[in-house]
Amino acid sequence: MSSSVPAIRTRGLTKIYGSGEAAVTAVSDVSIDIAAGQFTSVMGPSGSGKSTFLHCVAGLDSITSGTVEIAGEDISAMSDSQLSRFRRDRIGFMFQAFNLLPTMTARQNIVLPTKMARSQVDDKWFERLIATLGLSDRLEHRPYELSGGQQQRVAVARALLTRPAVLIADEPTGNLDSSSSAEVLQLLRNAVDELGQAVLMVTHDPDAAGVGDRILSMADGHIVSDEHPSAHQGRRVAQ
Ligand SMILES: Nc1ncnc2c1ncn2[C@@H]1O[C@H](COP(=O)(O)OP(=O)(O)OP(=O)(O)O)[C@@H](O)[C@H]1O
Repeated sequence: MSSSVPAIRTRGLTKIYGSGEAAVTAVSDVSIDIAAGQFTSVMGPSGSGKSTFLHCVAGLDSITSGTVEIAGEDISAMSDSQLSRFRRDRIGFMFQAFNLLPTMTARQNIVLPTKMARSQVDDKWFERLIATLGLSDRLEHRPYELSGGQQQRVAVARALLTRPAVLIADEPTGNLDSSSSAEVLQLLRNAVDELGQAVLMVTHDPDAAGVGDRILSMADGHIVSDEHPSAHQGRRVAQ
């Protein structure tokens, strides 16, 4: 992908749930570019449209009007089957719950979505990812034998295995203690810095948001501020 093509580009992105008097405009006319290699946090009060924005960008929710491009491809114009293939190959997801299968090892959990899609696992990439995430000596463990932070690392590895252009993270540290949270944030930071993904993360935690290169604040479906704090030039997460 050329670096001049943004990882995420929205134009006039609008999502209205329901109709008539019951209509709720959850996201209203959002136009934004997010570069590859940029870590963007999204904050805002409950109900301001953060999750809806994330879901629209990820192609998980249909949009009412506007466009969404991921790595130069207009996902709003894709058919359902094109979109599900594109999502599988180009977009990684991380949620608050790790969603690991308890009877499978870390390795099996990481490769499962790729195997289910009958795609080939890129062994070199797998090794690099595992080394970057510090999971090399935990691959044969099952989730219950791993700490919360390690389980979340497995979820990060699973999300990045297809080399998605974009990693979407909805409150990925919401269930973690502060040291595991810092660990996960550092991993996301590494993914951006070393592996070149764009991360779009919703969080309620200002410290977590501060790990980003950019902080978008939403209110009533609009992006009301777009900050590029200079404080994280060091790019380390406080432990
Ligand atoms: N499926 C739905 N049907 C109708 N309205 C919805 C639906 N999902 C969300 N909404 C409404 O859209 C608005 C934005 O919701 P959204 O979940 O995106 O907010 P949020 O900022 O992520 O909130 P929180 O921080 O509480 O998770 C809210 O008013 C919500 O009630």
